[in-house]
Amino acid sequence: MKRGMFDMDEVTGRSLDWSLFRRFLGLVVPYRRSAAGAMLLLPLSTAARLVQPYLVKIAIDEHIVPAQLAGLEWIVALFLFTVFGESLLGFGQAYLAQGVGQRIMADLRKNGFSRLLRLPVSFFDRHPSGRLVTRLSGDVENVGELFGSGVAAAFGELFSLVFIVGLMWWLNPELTLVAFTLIPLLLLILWLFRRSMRGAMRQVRSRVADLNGYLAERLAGIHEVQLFGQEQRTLEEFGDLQERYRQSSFRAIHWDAFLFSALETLSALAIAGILWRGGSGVLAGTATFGTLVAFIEYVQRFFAPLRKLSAQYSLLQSSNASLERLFQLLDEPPEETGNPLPGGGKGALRLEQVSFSYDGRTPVLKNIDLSIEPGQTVALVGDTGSGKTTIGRLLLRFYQPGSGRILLDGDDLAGLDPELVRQRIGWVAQDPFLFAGTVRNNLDPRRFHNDQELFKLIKRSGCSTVVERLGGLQGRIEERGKNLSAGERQLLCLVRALVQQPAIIVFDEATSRLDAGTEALVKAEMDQARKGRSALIIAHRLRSVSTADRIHVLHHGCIRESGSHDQLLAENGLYARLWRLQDLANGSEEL
Ligand SMILES: Nc1ncnc2c1ncn2[C@@H]1O[C@H](COP(=O)(O)OP(=O)(O)OP(=O)(O)O)[C@@H](O)[C@H]1O
Repeated sequence: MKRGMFDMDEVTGRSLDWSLFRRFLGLVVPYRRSAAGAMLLLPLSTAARLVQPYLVKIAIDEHIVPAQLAGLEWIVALFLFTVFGESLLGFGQAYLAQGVGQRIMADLRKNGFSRLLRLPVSFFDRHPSGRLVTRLSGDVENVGELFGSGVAAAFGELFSLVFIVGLMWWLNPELTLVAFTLIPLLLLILWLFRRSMRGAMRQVRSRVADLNGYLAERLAGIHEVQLFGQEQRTLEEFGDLQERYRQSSFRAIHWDAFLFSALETLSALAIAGILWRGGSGVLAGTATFGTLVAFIEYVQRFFAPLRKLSAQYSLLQSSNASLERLFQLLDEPPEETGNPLPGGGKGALRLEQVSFSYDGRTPVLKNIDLSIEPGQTVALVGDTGSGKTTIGRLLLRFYQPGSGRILLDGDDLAGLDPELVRQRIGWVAQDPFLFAGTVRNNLDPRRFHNDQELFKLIKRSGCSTVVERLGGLQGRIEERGKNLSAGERQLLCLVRALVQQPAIIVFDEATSRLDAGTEALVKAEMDQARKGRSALIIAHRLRSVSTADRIHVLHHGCIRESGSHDQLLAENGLYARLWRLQDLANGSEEL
C-alpha cells in the first residue's frame, strides 16, 4: 500500500523524555501509598534473593570444605527463609505495583475520553476515529504497564546491579575486576540496542495505529465494501498494513534477540574469566572455593537483570511514545465554553460578513450576510458543495468563522456557551445519527420531559406508531438506528430537536432521503414545528422552500441571490433557472 493512501499516524516519541516522565509521575501521586509500598518491598525482596549465593559460599567455605557439619542446618534454614521471604515480598510488590498500574490506566482512559468529548469538531476532522480508539486502548495499556512492569521493576533491577557489584567487590576485588573487564563492550552493545530499539518501537506504535484506523473505517463502511465488491481489495490493503506492522514488530524482536544473545555471550565470557582467574586463585590459596561458586552465581545474576532491563527499556520506549500521544490528547484545548446565554431569546440570527475555510486554505464561505428575524423562515438553496451545511455547522458553533461574526439574539456566538447555543438552536440533520440505547435516551438525552410529556410530543410529531413498534419509550434502538428506516430516523430526530423547545430550528435536507408519502408526512411535521419559532431550511428541492419568507441562493460559498420565491422568479436569475429545471422534472428531482 502506498504511503499516504491511508493517513499514516504521526511517528511520535522522542527518546526517554524526562519532562514526560515527570508528568507521568504526577499520575502516580494519587496512589503514592501503594506506589511507595511497592518501591519499599523491591529492595527487600532483591536483598533476600541476592543474599542466597553468599549463604552458599558460607556453607561451602565454612562447613562443606572443612567438613564442619555443625551449624550447616542453620545456613540451610536461613537459605530457605530467604527463598520464602523473596517469594512473599515479590508477591506483595507485584500486587501493589500492578494495582497502581491498573488505576493509572483507568484514570487515563477516563480523562482521555472526557477530553475527547469536549474537543471541537475540527479535531475529529484531523484525527480518524480508529486512531483515537488506539490511543485510549493500546496507548493507555502501555502507560499502565509503565509503573507495574517498567519503573518499579527497573528500579528493582538497578538496585540488584548495585547490590551485586558491591557484594562482589567486598568478597574479592580482583575477581570483580576480571568479571567486569567486558563492561566497555557491554556499554557499546547497550547503546546500540537503545538507539535501534527506540526507532523500532515508535514505528510499531505508529503502524498498529494505522492498522486499527483502517479496520475501524472499513467496518463502519461494511455496506459499501460489500456493495462495491471491495472485499478482496480491502483484504489486500489490510494485508499490506498488516505486513508493515509485522515487519516493524519483527525489527523490534530482532533487536531484542540481538541483545539477549549478546548478553548471554558476555555472561559466559565473564564466567570463563572467573573460572580461569578464580580457579588459579583457589589453587594458590588467594581465593576460597565458596567465593568462586558465589562469583559464578553473582555474575549470572548480574546479567539477568540487564536482560530484564533491556526488556523494560523497550517497554519504556513504547510507553514513552504512548505517553507523548496521550498527553498530546489531554493537552488539546477543549471547546471554549463562553458566557451563559441571556434568557428570553426570541430566535434572531444574523451572519455578518462571515467567511470560513475548513483547512485554512480553501475558502468554503465568502462574506456571507444573512439574517433570520424571530418567527421567520429562511431557506438556503444551492448546488452540492456550495456551503449550505457549513453555514448550519457555524450556527451550532461546531466551527468558528474565519472572519465576520454571527449574532444570536444580538450576542456574538463566539462568546457564548456552545452547549446553551445548541439548546437554543435545534438541528435536524441530513444524515441523522441515533445511538444504540432506549428510545427515551435518544429522544430526550437532556431529560427535559417526563414520560407523559415526551409521549405527547411524539404523538404530535406523528411518530407514535414507530415508537410503539419499537416497544415504547424503553424500546431499543440499534447502533446508528439501523433497525429503523431513513424516514423513521428522520421523524425521531425531528422529535429530538423539538424536545428542547428551541427558539430556532435548522432543517438540513431533512426530507431528501424520503419517498413522496413520508416526505409529505415529515414536511407537515416540519411546518408544525416551525410555528412560533424561527427556522432555517437547507434544501435542494426548491419546491420545499417556496413558501419561505426569504430564500438565499448559495453558489461556490457566496450568496448569489436573495428574496422571496416570487421575487427570485421575477429576477429570472439562477433560482429561476433552477426552478424551471426542477419543474421540468415534475418538481421531484434534485438539483
Ligand atoms: N469537515 C470538512 N472538512 C473539509 N472540507 C469540508 C468538510 N465538510 C465539508 N467540506 C467541504 O466544504 C464544502 C461545502 O460543504 P457543505 O457540506 O457545506 O456543502 P452543501 O452545500 O451542504 O452540500 P450538499 O448540498 O451536497 O449537502 C464542500 O466543498 C466540502 O467538500
